[in-house]
Amino acid sequence: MSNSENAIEVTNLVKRYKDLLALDHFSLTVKAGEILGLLGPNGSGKTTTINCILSLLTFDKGDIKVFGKEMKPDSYDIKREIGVVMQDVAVFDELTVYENIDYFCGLYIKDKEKRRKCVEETMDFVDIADYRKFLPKKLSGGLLRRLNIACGIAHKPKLIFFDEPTVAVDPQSRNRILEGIKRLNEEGATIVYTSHYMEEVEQLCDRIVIMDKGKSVAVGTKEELKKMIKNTETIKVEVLGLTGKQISELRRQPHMYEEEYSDGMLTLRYSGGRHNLVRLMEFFKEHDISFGRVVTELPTLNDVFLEITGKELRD
Ligand SMILES: Nc1ncnc2c1ncn2[C@@H]1O[C@H](COP(=O)(O)OP(=O)(O)OP(=O)(O)O)[C@@H](O)[C@H]1O
Repeated sequence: MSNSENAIEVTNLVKRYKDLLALDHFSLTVKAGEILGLLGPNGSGKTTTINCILSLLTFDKGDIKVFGKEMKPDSYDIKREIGVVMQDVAVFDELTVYENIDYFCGLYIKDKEKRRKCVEETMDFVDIADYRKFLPKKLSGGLLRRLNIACGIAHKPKLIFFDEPTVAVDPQSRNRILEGIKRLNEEGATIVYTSHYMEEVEQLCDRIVIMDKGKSVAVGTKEELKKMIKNTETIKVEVLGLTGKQISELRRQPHMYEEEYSDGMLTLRYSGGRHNLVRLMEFFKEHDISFGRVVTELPTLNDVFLEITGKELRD
């Protein structure tokens, strides 16, 4: 059953590259109007998922619907409504900024006047109009990214895929890209955003799908994902020379379920409890232990990933 509220419905997708199982019964729903984040470590299957949805790759099993219709390689009516911005910049070196955007826009919009308007609006949107006559090789890295984005969105698609658009981008350009994506969404586009940077996904996305080894391991808003795990707080303290006895005493503190101590850094993970830090400070005082920097952290998406898969997102 298809639901018209959904921009994308992927069901039980299986994709093999020879012996490698890249997608293992992967399912995904993207609601119309949302920013959906696909978060997973390198090699978890994010790009493969996108390429299957776009019908650029064949797959072994499963079902893909876009805007309620089955997606096929010749679904040109659907493809016209889709924009794609990939990680690698893909523009023509011999065409100027304007000509590049015009070329990609021209794949979808034949009417010259309409196209001219789209290209102008897009150049304004990514703030590249001052460079319209420049060839790509004359652009800085940040501008080149903006050109790459412009080429993917100039035909005003309803559904836009951003596949790791901020890899190797300086922080200022990264923020501009994220702001631009938010604006596109506010103007009505549904966005699928893939990344292995959890901070970006937290900042940008309405809902998040966490992938690992071709599977969807958790789905929800960031608040929902964080409620799925037992961790509610992590405290890190720089402290030298703790004895084994002190550590086993610490282990008996209420709400604490895991401790690590290495290289002078004590990491304590708690589930519940409102005065964990105060209790810890009291312990240090009682035992006359001096300590350095203290940091307390609320759960992050990395903690969600860690608890579900047993490894760090950044592996
Ligand atoms: N054309 C291919 N031939 C063989 N194996 C492939 C091919 N493309 C991807 N893979 C493998 O499939 C798995 C999933 O790759 P994919 O690129 O989809 O992951 P990803 O999550 O997008 O990773 P990244 O963050 O590095 O882009 C990886 O193990 C990868 O090595």
